Amino acid sequence: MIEARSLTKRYGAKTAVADLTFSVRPGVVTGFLGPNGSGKSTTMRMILGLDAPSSGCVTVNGKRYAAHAAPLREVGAMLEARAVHPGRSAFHHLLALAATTGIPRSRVEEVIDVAGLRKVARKRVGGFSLGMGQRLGIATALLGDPATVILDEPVNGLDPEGILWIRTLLKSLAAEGRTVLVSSHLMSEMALTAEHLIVIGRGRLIADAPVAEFTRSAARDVVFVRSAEAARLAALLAGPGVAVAPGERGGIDVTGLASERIGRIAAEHGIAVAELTPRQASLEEAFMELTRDAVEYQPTGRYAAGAAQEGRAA
Ligand SMILES: Nc1ncnc2c1ncn2[C@@H]1O[C@H](COP(=O)(O)OP(=O)(O)OP(=O)(O)O)[C@@H](O)[C@H]1O
Repeated sequence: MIEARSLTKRYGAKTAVADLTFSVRPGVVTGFLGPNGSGKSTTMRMILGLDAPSSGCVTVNGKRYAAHAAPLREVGAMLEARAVHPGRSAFHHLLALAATTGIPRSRVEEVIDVAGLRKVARKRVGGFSLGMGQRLGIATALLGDPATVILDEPVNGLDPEGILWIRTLLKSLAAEGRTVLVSSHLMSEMALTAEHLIVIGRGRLIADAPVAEFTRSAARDVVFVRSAEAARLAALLAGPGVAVAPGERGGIDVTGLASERIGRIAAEHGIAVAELTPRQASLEEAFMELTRDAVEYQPTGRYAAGAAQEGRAA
């Protein structure tokens, strides 16, 4: 269990993490999401005692990270995958770490197999691909057989097979009763991997909820409607809390009305409907919706998201 209480980190005038309170429970994969610069890495660094909070505190299984007698056995983490001596082999990197922390050589062999590194274990790490580096980072995190696993962007640079491997691995680690906290920019991946989400924006907590609840509450579902009389139907549907926007293939996207109600209104006015499709918001859409005001690096101008569409509509 990871518990953050009013966790705050300031760098001079910049507040990177602001009054964060959350718990990461064992037994489920918890996704840690937020736009660039929202404070995810800073939070993870504070959990691991690499940065001191300006105020507030964070504990792992009831103690600060540094207060654990054998932290590597308690918490396994991967923050920067490439923090390894390039001239060393993966095997020797892991062996050296194991030797200094009282972990048996047999465990080194085990994590090499778990991470799928057997074929390259004796090769110099300097020649590793990004994906191999990630696998070594994860092997290192698991070396102490820790009850808590913290991974910053573990799927970065992995191919589809590697991504599937991570997904399966994280779920099995959680199923074994471990606490698993994983940050990612890939919302679609988090939707498949995580059961619970903690979302931050500009260092503040935006959501702390199960994935399904987050998606339901954040973005309103849209109904796509196609009809030769779309404009007339749009006018009939208009009302408080209802938004109608142009959709694909001449159709309209309706938010704020159930498909049954739209169908009934169309029928009452003799409007033939060619297509009526409820679309559930994806995690990605929910995330964009929730963090819209919390994006640190906002592009503007012709290449900004939505600019092309606006240009077309004008
Ligand atoms: N050592 C530091 N000194 C000053 N500012 C910092 C420092 N470390 C982080 N920051 C700032 O704190 C904010 C949060 O940064 P952080 O790296 O934690 O975000 P992040 O969510 O991990 O971002 P990303 O997704 O881009 O990795 C950013 O605005 C960053 O510029």
